[in-house]
Amino acid sequence: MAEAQLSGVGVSPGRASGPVVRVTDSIAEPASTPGPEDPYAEAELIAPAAKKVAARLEAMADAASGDAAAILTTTAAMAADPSLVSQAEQLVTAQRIPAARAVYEAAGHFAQALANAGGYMAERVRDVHDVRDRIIAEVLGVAPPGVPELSTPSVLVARDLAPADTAGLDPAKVLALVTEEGGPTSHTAILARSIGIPAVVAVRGALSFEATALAVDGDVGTVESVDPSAPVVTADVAGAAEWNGRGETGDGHVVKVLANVGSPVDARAAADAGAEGVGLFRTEFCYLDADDEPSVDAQRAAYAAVLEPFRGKPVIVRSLDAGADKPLGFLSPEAEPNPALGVRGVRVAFDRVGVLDRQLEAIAGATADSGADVSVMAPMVATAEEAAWFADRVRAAGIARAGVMIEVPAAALGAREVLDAVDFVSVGTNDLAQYTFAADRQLGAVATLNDPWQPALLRLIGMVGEAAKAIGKPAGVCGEAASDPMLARVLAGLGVTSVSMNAGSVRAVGAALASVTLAECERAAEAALAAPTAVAARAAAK
Ligand SMILES: C=C(OP(=O)(O)O)C(=O)O
Ligand SMILES: [Mg+2]
Repeated sequence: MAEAQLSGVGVSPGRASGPVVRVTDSIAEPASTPGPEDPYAEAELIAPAAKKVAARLEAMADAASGDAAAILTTTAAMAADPSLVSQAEQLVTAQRIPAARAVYEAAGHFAQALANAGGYMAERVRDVHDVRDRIIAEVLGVAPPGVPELSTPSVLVARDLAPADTAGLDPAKVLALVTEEGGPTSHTAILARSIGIPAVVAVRGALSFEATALAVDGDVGTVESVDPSAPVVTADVAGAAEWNGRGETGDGHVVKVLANVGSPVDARAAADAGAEGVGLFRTEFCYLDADDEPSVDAQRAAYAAVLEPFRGKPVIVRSLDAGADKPLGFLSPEAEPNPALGVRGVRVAFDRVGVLDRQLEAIAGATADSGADVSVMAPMVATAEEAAWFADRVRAAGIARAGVMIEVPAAALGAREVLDAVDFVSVGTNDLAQYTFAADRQLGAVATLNDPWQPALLRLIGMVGEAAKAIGKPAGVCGEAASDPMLARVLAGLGVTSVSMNAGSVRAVGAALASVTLAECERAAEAALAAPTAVAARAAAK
């Protein structure tokens, strides 16, 4: 029986329910006061906590494979390291500080020593911090930070998740995602859709909502408390829409139906769903955890693994889109007050040309290895000069076609000049919405402004569609707007020549386009453009 309800923005469809697991943000630095009454008893808390953490990490290592298993084995060994425990114990008794603080300080000494050693050792500092936080959480009796190991299928509730956390989620264990922050185009939302679990973001009060089991409706955006003894409900997989696999309207106007991918698993799912190619390969998703720039050979192999299912088919590879919501360890900019407006996307490459050139070399190699028909595009381009600069580098690398994303309003307004400089463009509606509405795509409080049905956003896309038609070059849409079947028809009516989306939406979008004529798409587009609000645009298009 439902007892109470919260609402937010549904960003990944489906309904599921089950027990709740809350994701702890981070462990705050423990205070050094008040000192323990009995320092010897306090010191005895540390060894059993470290032992439990080591055992848990070992069990996780046993269940994992490949790199993940190796990393977990190393971290388990750190947790089991007797010198960390004895140093912390001595700090408690000598300085009369709480056990949690002593673990924090002892781990700090270890981390410093590793950092001083440099190279591979320095890369382990992050692992020491992870072990430290896990032991402190155990000592304090609170949940460890990050996504916990799930023993049964559960609904995850978090403030927000880092892209790397979401990428590592096991869809067999995570029934649904609920976050307090995030909007329809945040990476939590995109990744939830790509693994096919219901998600609701921008749910105020989700973390403090008292419920041991939740029902999540990713279609309408509600979260309600349910009877914890009720059976777990897994999201129903939407019935596969009937689609003949050709991206075109019912009267034969071609609108290619492509997929967004970030890994070999995504690429396989996209090919299985019948995608005609890839409209956006987010290469940065391969390196969310990397501290160092991967070698050309390593990049070549990683990209070829993603391209492999698309031999002979079109694939648009995007150069690294680092910064703001997708920080990459090896491309961190100086601290910036407004990272979304700072050095991100192609702007990183202006100062780090070598990184771009090495990536292009790897992409050219992966193209040869895979036989895919590869084009390359840049993210976050604002002007025609930037587009021309990028196209020159792509062509110098021997890659057939160069394009840019239109995700900054200036690039949409200058679409004609941008198109003059490149072979194609692709509209990134997620960022284009964020920059048009001055509404952070990661922030729950402004999520409704990032609704892709906002008429102002549609008008900008219409300008790009018209410029592309006039010059006779392709203009795709690869933002999340493309995954809404009704909106995909509007995009076709606005002159867009391809739509690219998560694998789960490919058939529904293909079928939606096939069931209408181009003239009907154009009428829907006109109606949506003339609407005063996003809600009215949706209704008018229908
Ligand atoms: C497709 C886009 O790129 P990303 O979501 O990776 O920023 C976009 O901004 O719409
Ligand atoms: Mg973008």
